[in-house]
Amino acid sequence: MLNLSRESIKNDKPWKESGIELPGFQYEDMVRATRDNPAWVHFGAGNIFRGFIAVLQQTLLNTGMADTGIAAVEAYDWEIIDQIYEPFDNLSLLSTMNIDGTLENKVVGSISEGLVGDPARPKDWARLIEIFKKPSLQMVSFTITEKGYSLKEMSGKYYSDVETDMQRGPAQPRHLMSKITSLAYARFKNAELPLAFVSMDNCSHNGEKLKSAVVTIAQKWAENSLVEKDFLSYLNDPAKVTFPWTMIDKITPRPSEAVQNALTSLGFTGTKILCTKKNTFIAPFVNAEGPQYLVIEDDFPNGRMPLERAGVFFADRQTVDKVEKMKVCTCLNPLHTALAVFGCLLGYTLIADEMKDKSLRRLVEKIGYQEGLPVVVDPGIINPEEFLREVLEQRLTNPYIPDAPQRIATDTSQKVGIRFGETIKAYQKHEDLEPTDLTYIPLVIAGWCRYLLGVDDAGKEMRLSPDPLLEPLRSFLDGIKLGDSDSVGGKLQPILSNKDLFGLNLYDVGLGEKIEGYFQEMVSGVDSVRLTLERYLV
Ligand SMILES: NC(=O)c1ccc[n+]([C@@H]2O[C@H](COP(=O)([O-])OP(=O)(O)OC[C@H]3O[C@@H](n4cnc5c(N)ncnc54)[C@H](O)[C@@H]3O)[C@@H](O)[C@H]2O)c1
Ligand SMILES: O=P(O)(O)OC[C@@H](O)[C@@H](O)[C@H](O)[C@H](O)CO
Repeated sequence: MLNLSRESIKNDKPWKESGIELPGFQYEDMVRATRDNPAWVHFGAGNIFRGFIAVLQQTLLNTGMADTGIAAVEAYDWEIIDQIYEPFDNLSLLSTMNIDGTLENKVVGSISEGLVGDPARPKDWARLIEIFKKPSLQMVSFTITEKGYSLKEMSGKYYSDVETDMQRGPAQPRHLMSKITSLAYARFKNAELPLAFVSMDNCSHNGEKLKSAVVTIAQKWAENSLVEKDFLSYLNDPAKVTFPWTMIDKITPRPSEAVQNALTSLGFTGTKILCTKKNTFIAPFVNAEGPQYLVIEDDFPNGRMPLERAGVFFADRQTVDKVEKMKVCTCLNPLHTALAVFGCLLGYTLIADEMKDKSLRRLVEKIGYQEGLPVVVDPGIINPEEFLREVLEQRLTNPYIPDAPQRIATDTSQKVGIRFGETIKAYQKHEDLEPTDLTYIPLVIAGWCRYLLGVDDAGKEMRLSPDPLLEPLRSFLDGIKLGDSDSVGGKLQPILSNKDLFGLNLYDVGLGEKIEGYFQEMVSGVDSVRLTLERYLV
């Protein structure tokens, strides 16, 4: 029986017999070394962290280039620690899904501890403060989803937790960004030790977003005399605190039943897939594709681990920006969002199946090659056209990647600005191009509005993926009826003109009416989404 535990991995024979790679270092030594001299803390203990980021440090540990692991922190969804970390001694199993259908399995053992990041768990919180006071700490990284950095509601008002935190100061923070600010304050009070805060989420200028949230909270605390003004200077001093930008890429779907079955047949136990109350789909194993890219701005005031030896690119900020724009705004994520909304509407549950659908395949090829590539700046370290080709021909089409449009449709409201707004802005600035030249990006935006109706193309009610703005957005569409294009009226206006959503008012660039037109076509009746796609993708 192969169960994930410290004891079980001491006996490598059954694991080897099942073809499962084990960590190539002494797990207990790593835990001990990290306890005394932690160098890396990660917030957001979900799938991409366990399937990609933690494996990078494992590569360094395996080859003796590091002797400490990563302290994983979950500040939002405590069930992840209680049900997936703690019972399995913080170990997980990564199953890499190759395009030929084979699985490569390895136990990931580079996570030294799993902590709940909240003062309501006093022991874990005290340990976190201890870690943040350590001179050895070099990097705090994040995969907390785009919404994890937001301090405000759609109305522009601070969330009530954030308001409370701003009034109360660093002692009992509730929102994750206040917790980070509070921990940074503990480090500031301990000789202003240097540190890098590294967002690895899919948002444009992710470092800037993280810094802005932390500094906003610190500023309020300083204004309310809850911290010294020097704390702000510390956060703004690049010799002491940095917020490097990054680009991260590896399709890491929710745990799949097919992989669960394959692992069970190898004798691996504990493969239960959990959907937490906060909607995280997680299991003791992680399934992911093989291709992976991580580019990090090389700005670490307290030094860093040699992650380039594990395949990470280090570059200057401009290069990260270009490579990130290339992936998030053009060559991967916009295609994913297009497949997500239309996949849900057309009843698909697998991205690879959508790539067999002529219209959808053509749609993403058009968005990538025709509308995106002309405004992409070549970052120099990864060629955009080759990257796009790999995405379209080898990654999205990999039938063994159990990635669902429903997963990718999660939080679309948080992503449309980055995934489409940036290209629209680039068309606005371009000498020879106009936003009104675009067809396929507006079609996807119309498709997203159609998706928000919660009725699929067959006219059946459709369960929508979680999104923090689902209710306010849907309320704008009240009264729109499938089969009645006239019911649309001006109802899309508050959505399409919202600069917070798209980064610009779509009417100001001549796209609002165009999107309304596509939307009307898509609500004209049953099957009208399919017919609209076919009309524009002949
Ligand atoms: N999964 C992928 O393919 C992939 C690839 C590249 C980048 N990413 C980035 O990583 C993020 C997480 O992906 P994942 O696969 O780990 O997802 P996941 O569902 O497995 O985990 C989500 C993590 O985010 C945390 N989180 C969610 N909402 C939060 C909030 N409001 N405040 C604080 N924390 C919150 C959860 O607690 C959990 O730790 C993505 O949103 C994306 O930005 C993911
Ligand atoms: O993770 P999100 O929510 O930002 O976006 C969903 C997917 O597009 C994303 O997770 C991709 O799988 C990933 O960006 C590939 O690197």
